[in-house]
Amino acid sequence: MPFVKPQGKLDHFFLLSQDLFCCIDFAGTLLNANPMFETLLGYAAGELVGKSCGTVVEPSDIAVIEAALARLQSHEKVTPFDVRALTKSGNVLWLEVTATVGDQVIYVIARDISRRKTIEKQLTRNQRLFQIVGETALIGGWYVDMSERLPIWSNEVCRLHGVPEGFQPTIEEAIGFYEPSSQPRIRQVFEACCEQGLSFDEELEIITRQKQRRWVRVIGKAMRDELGRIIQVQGSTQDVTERKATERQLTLLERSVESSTNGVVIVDAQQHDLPIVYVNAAFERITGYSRDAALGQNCRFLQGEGTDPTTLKKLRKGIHAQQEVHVVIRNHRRNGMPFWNDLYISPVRDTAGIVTHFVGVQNDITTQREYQAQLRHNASHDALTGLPNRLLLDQRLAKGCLLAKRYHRYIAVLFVDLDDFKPINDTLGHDVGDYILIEAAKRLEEELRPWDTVARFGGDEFIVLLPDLAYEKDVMQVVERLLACLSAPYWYRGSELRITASMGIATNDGTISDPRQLIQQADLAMYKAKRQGRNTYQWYTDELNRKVAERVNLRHALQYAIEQSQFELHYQPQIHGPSSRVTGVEALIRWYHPERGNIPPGQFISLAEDTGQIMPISEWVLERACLDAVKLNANATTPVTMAVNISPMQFQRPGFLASIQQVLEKSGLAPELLELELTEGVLMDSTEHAIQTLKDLGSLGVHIALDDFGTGFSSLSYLKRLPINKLKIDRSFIRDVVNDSRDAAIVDGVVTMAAKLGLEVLIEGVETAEQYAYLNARHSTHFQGFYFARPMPLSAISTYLQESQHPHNDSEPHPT
Ligand SMILES: Nc1nc2c(ncn2[C@@H]2O[C@@H]3COP(=O)(O)O[C@H]4[C@@H](O)[C@H](n5cnc6c(=O)[nH]c(N)nc65)O[C@@H]4COP(=O)(O)O[C@H]3[C@H]2O)c(=O)[nH]1
Repeated sequence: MPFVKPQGKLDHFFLLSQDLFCCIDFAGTLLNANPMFETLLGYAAGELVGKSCGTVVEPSDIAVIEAALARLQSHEKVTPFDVRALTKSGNVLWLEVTATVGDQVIYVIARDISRRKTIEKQLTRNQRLFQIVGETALIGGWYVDMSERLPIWSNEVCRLHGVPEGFQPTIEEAIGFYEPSSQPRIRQVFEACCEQGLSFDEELEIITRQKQRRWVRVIGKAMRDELGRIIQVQGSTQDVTERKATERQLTLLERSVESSTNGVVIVDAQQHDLPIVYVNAAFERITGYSRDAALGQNCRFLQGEGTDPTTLKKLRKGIHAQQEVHVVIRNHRRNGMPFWNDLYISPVRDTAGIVTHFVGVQNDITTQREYQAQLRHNASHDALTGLPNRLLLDQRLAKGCLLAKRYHRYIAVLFVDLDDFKPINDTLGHDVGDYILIEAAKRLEEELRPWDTVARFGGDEFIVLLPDLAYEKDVMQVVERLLACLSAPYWYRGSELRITASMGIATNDGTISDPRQLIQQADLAMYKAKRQGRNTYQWYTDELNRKVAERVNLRHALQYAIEQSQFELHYQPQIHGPSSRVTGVEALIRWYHPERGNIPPGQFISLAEDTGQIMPISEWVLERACLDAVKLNANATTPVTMAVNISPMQFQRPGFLASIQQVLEKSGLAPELLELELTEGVLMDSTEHAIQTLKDLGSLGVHIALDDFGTGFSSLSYLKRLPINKLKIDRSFIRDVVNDSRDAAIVDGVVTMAAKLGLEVLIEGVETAEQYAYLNARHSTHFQGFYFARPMPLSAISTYLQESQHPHNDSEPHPT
């Protein structure tokens, strides 16, 4: 292709143009290029002529050139295109190329657009960055030109409102997205911005097109022109829903912690000495320290004397190991008062797992502890005297035995029982009784050494443990001291009271297998002391033990006897002196043991009383006696009363009256023929209730006799009030009545007194003709005794009665 030289003015244009001109043939060979072309691409004048245009094209864009050439060859139109040119030194330039086919050549005009391309690239990058910021920070931009008052929303803002990109709302529509209660506010701040140029920064709730609620932070500010006129309001809208939720959550957490009844304290784990960085209100309330006083301090300011070092060690170990730790520690309030702090400490880790804080949750459990201690104390101590109770006594006893054994000492157990406490309690009232018990407890404690124990064992019974005696006999001086201190006068509201005690002593060297046996032994010894006149002491002996063992055996045998009906009733006649007639019989129980033979009631009745076995026995006696009385009266010409011994327990049972009524009905015995024998003790013990029962029995027609009269200590004024029919003078006054003027005087006195009170009298234990003659000559009473007859079985008494009512010879009662 011949080189066509540019002509005329066009030549100048070709030579001076800042654009690049060149001519190429259809094969792409450069035919001509203007100076700018060669200068820009770094070639010398004419250096490119004859070379392929590919020489100046960036290799990856050659395909673009080839495609354009192909189109031009086919005489197709080629729209301007961008291509990367390569300078001689290897730099890349962006060129915008326009190519047209001329006379067998292709005219190419190229313009350096490298700068534009760089700006475009920058813009794209900025846009992308803007998009990334928007997407990641959920923040979008908007503006409103004052001339148009139409909001322009970025894609992110559109997305936030749930509308498609490019959505174009009016201002009212934009405001309408806000939650109704927020609309006035956004309108107000937006208008203030438009009119007065006041910036705003609000967090409000919007409702998206999909009816979703979102919290947005909307910031706006006014843009002014060079004359200061507001031309645009622009700003950003950011989705802060998540942060709001987190904030709400945090506020909730903070309020919860703040209003917790447990004290909460947070310390900084990364600072030296773990200073407190937070305490809640409960902490202030529990400790008495204000927040300001606590912040910055180490928690040890709550400690003080008496803080247990083991607990502290555990606490420090937990913190050092950055582990959870739970302790109950004695802390001190600001006013110095100690309190029990139930403290849980946990490490708080950051996302990397590093312990940044420790949180302590504390609870004041002082009241709870005190209550527990009180409960523990109550469980092991007697409420009235504050002394250890049986439970604690057992523990101390077992421990005392162990120590005695280990150190070759003796342990002594003293069973202390106040004498005649019950009458004082009953007559003077429980307040007095309580006072005496408390005072007695105090006196006992004061007399003993710290390692001795005084325990309340029951009503008026105390146990003293002396676990450290060198010799057994050492107990004596303690016992004597205790007896003396207990018998000293008691002053209650200005009145002097006197009471003594009986004591049983048991000692051991600690080798006893069951320490509680020592209490039983001391108990036995105490009973012996009581029997021996009170205000004294007795040692436990093996003899006593034998008796106890016997009692246990007897108890078992008695149970068997009840089940096997081994009992029988014997009857002893009662004679009316003046008429010599048998007017009644007394039912007396007999127990024939298959191996041991006859066991007298004196041996088992009191045991049965103690064990409660008296009840089935008494019921059987009453029923049998009434049935037999009916039989005896069937053949009798004059009525024969049936005297039945009633035990204290039987009498005091609530259903006693009903049981009498029932047995009378069942047996058909006339009530007047039944005489119940009660002892003084029974009546003394139960006061008003007893009198009422006696009255009720009297209303039934049943007779009451006071048995063993003279052996108890009943006051005569008391006797006056008792609705009874008969006194039975105890046989102890009869034995020597003939020779002992004092006994005779007592019998005289009782008979006279009874007559004045309108009571009948029966003299028991008449054994000899002499006694009878003596008594019968002086007193018109009833008599009973071996002189007339011993107790005998039913058949024998029946015969006896018949014979006595139809005597063969004279009217004198016949002795057996
Ligand atoms: N030395 C002597 N003793 C005489 C003479 N006359 C009668 N005795 C005895 O004196 C006791 C009279 O009974 P008590 O004082 O009620 O004393 C009774 C009574 O308190 C009680 N007892 C007997 N049977 C029963 C019963 O069925 N129920 C209850 N609760 N106690 C009973 O046992 C006690 C003793 O009964 P026993 O051994 O049967 O003894 C009877 C009787 O055998 C006498 O001239 N000289």
